Amino acid sequence: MRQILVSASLILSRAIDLDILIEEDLLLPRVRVRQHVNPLSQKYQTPITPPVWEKIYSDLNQPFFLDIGAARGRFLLEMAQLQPDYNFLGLEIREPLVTEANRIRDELGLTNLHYLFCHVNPSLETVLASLPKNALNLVTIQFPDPWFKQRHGKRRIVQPQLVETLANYLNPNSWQQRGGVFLQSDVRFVIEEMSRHFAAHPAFFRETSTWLSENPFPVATEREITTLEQNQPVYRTWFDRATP
Ligand SMILES: C[S@@+](CC[C@H](N)C(=O)[O-])C[C@H]1O[C@@H](n2cnc3c(N)ncnc32)[C@H](O)[C@@H]1O
Repeated sequence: MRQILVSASLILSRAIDLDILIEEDLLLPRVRVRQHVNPLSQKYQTPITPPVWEKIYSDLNQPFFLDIGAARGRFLLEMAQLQPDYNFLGLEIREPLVTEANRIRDELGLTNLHYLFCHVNPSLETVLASLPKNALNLVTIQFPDPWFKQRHGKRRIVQPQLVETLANYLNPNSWQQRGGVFLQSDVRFVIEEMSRHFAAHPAFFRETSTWLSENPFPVATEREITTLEQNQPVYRTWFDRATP
C-alpha cells in the first residue's frame, strides 16, 4: 500500500475527475435506508456463504483491501479506481446499500471491487477463509456505529473475536507493503475502545501513541467528509501486523 501513499499527489489530481464521474452517478435516486439496524437481531446471525470470487475479481492474486462497514461504498469506489492493482472488498449490513453499490460498480466496469451484504461479526471468518491464503493486506474500520449506550456495547463491530479473526488472516508480511489496520472515528470513546482491543492482541502493534493528524489514504469516507465539514475532530490510528 506504500504505492498509495507515495503516489497520493498524482492520485489526487485524478481524483478530481473521478469525483465528477461519481457525482454524475448520484443523479440516480439515492437508496433510502434505515439509519441503523440492530446487528444482534436474529436475521443477521447466520454466517453468509461467500460468492465464487473467481467470477467477481479479474485477478484473484492481487492483495485484498477490506473495508468493514462500507455504507454506500463511495470510499472503495474511488480507491478501486485509483489502485487497480488491489482487490477491494466492502462489508455492509444494510443490504439495499450493497445492492446499489454493486450496481454502480458494474456500471463503471470495475473488476477489482465488490460489496458484500453481511453482519461482519458472524461472517468475517467465513469470508476471509474463502480468499486466497495471505491475500488480506489492508483493513479499514472507519466511523463504525458508536452505540452510545453501555448496554448496546455488544452491537459495536470491534470485539475481541473480530480482532482475533483479523490477526489470523492478515498477511504476516503485510507491514512490508504498508498494510495493516487503519481505524478512524469521530467519537473518542469508540476509537479508544477499538484501539484497546487491537493493542491487547499480540499480533498487532500501534504505530504511534498519538492520533494521526491526516488520513493516510487519498480518499475521505462519507462520514469523514461530513465530520470535517462540521469542524469536528477525527481520531485516527494505524496498527501494524507484528511478524510471527
Ligand atoms: C457510521 S457508518 C460509516 C460508514 C463509512 N465507513 C464512513 O466512514 O462513511 C457505519 C456503517 O457500518 C455499517 N455496519 C454497522 N454494523 C455492522 C455490522 N455488524 N456488519 C456490517 N456492517 C455494519 C452500518 O450499516 C453503516 O453503514
